[in-house]
Amino acid sequence: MGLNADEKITEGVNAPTFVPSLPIPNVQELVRKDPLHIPERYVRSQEEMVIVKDVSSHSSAIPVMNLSLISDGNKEELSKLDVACKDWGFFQLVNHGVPTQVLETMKDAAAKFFELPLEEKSKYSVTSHDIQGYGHAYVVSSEQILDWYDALLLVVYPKQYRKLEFWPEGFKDTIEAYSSELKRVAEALLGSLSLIMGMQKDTLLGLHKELVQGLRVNYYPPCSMPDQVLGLSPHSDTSTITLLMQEDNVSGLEIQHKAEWVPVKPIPNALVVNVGDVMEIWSNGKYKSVEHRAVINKNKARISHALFFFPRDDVDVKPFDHMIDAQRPKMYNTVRYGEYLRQSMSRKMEGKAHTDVAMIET
Ligand SMILES: O=C(O)CCC(=O)C(=O)O
Ligand SMILES: [Fe+2]
Repeated sequence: MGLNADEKITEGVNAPTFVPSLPIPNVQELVRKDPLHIPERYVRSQEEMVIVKDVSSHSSAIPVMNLSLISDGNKEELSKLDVACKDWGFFQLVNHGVPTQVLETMKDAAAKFFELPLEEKSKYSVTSHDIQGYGHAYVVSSEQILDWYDALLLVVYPKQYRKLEFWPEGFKDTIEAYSSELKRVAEALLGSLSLIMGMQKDTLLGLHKELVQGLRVNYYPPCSMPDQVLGLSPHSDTSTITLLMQEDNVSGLEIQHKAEWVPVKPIPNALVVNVGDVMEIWSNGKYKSVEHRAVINKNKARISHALFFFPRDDVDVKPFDHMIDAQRPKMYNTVRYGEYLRQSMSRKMEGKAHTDVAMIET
């Protein structure tokens, strides 16, 4: 026997810690042992399971943006970016310059990791005092309805925040290559977002003090009754922006748009980008951190790779003065980012409930 997870040596001594989750069963293992049984703790009410209507027309309306044009300062594309962040909070990004091979290698390595026997994966299990590793997040009470997923959670940048003992053997170089390529994409997007907000190109990046980058690889096992469970509860991301890679042939991500759940149909090699809470606050609500969720398939497992980009703990986040005017009075108080993030993690994922702490009551 090796060390148990709680006794592992921590390399990232200066790494911040995050709010741990209560221990819950491994979902992949539940399904392996008894594919037809769904424990009570996962079953949702009918109201929560609103069926998606008119899938095709809405899904194809989600904006598709071209990073090469955005980065060249193409006026039309920048104005499309503004509309996408305002009206959708989500878009798909093509021409991002990330080699297909880097994306494919990440997908293959993740699939291999989740295929390992539980005993092997458990070498990287989250501990009872932090969030990094293989396990779950946002589970805070024994009453709460659980989501149908297992995940690998890692802080990848800045490097001194890494806890390498949770990076699976044989997966490290792949995670490194993927994370550094997508960091470049995120920085380019932050540059263009600064411009469309009427600021210098480097403003948003600078405001992070340190661009922190968290990776969450979600594994959603199939479920014999997919209309009774959710892969991920509705939530908005606490990030500034999130970049998500989906699989080409398995869908599951749905976003709120005009009071309906709209599926985000995968476009091969595209990245899904969404505005997070920090952008919503900085823009004083002009850009929306939109609620989204993951639904489950009956026969196919699904893996998604989310990279969250967010500020250092000591950054105070508040609406920019120039985004406040008579039409758009100040909507948010100042929040200390580290506190904001941790309060969100100490509750279950529940739509936009965690953003209320920042809202000015009217
Ligand atoms: O699996 C997905 O498509 C969504 C993942 C997500 O929203 C998250 O990890 O925050
Ligand atoms: Fe999310």
